[in-house]
Amino acid sequence: MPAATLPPFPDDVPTHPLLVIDYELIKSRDQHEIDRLWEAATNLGFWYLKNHGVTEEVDGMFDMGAETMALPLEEKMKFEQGDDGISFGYKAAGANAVDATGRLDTVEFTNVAKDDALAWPRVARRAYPSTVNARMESTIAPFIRKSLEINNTLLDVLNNKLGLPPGTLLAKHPIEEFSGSEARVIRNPPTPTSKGQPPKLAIGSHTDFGSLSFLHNRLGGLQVLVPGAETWQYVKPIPGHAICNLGDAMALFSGGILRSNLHRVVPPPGAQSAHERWSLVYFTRPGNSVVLRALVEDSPLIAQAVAKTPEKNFETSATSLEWFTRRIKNQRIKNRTGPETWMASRGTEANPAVV
Ligand SMILES: O=C(O)CCC(=O)C(=O)O
Ligand SMILES: [Fe+2]
Repeated sequence: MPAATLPPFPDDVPTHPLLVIDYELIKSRDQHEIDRLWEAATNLGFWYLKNHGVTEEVDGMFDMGAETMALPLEEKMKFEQGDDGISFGYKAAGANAVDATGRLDTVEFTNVAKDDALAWPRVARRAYPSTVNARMESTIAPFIRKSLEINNTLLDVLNNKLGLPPGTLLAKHPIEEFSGSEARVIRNPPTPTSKGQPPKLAIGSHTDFGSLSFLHNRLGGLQVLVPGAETWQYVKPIPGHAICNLGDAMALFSGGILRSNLHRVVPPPGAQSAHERWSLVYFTRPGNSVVLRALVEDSPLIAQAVAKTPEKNFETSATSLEWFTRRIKNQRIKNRTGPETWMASRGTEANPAVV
C-alpha cells in the first residue's frame, strides 16, 4: 500500500527519540557525524539513517514481499524454514514463541540469504518461491548490495572508533564466506487492540543475533526497552529514514562498548492498527566460522572495557553459526519443552553465560 494513504503515527503516544545520522556525511568521514554515530552506537545502539539512497530498492522489496505473501499458504509452506535453526525461507505466523509462556507470534517472514542473492542464478543455500526468484536479479540483489555497502561503511567507522586495526571488523564479514546475513520482509496482519488490554506481540522481545540491522518501516509498532526505563517505548517511523541497530555480535566483539538493545514489535498504535504492517530488514551477520568474543588482543580500548567489567563474560566459545542456530531453533514453537526453551533462545541481554 502506498505510504501516503496510511494514517499518521498518533501525536499522543510516547516515543523514544533516536539520533538522526546522515549517511552522506558518514561516507565522507565527517568527524562530527562520526562522533554522533558513536554516541548512538554506545548508548542505545539504535539510530535513524537518512540520505541512504536505497528508497527505490526498498519499494521493490515491499512489492516482492506483497507478491510472496499473497501466494497460497500451501505454496509458501513448501519453502518453510524448518525447526533446525535455519532462518532462510518462509516463516508462517505462529511458528515462533514471543515469550517464556509460549505465546505465538503473529508475523510472517520471507527471508532471503545474501549468499543466494549474490550467487543467483546458482542456488547457494536453498530454493525460494517463484515470486522471490522472479525479483532476485532486479530487486533483491540490488537491495542487498546497497545494504551491504552501507552496513560495511558503518562497521568500518565503528572499527576505527574502537581502536581496532583497519579492516578488522570487515574481515569478520567476508562477502565470500557463508553467513546468516539475509534480507527479511515482514507482514503483520491488522490487529486492533482494545483499550486496557496488553498488546498482542507481533515479535517478542529480543536482541538481534548478528552485527548490524538496516530496517525500513512504514507504520509504528517497533518498541525499545531503554536501559533504566520501566516501560517499552515506540520508535516512530520517519519517511525516508531507515532505522539501524546493532546486534549481539558487535556487543561481544567490542567487550560491551557497543550496545545490542532489546526491542520488540507490537501492533501499530491508534488508527494505524487497522492496517497491515510491513517492514523490511537487511541483517549483516558475521561469517559462519567467526567465533563471537571480545577482540581484546586487537584493541586496548576493548581490553580495558573487558577488564573493567569482570562480572561479564564476553567469551561465548560459539561461532556465529552456532549462536545464530541456537537462537532461531529455540524460538520455534515446535521445539518448545517449557520456559527453558525461551531462555535458550536469548542473546547477550539474558543468557546467563554471556554479558
Ligand atoms: O519490524 C520491525 O520493525 C522490527 C523487526 C525486528 O526487530 C526483527 O526482525 O529482528
Ligand atoms: Fe530485531
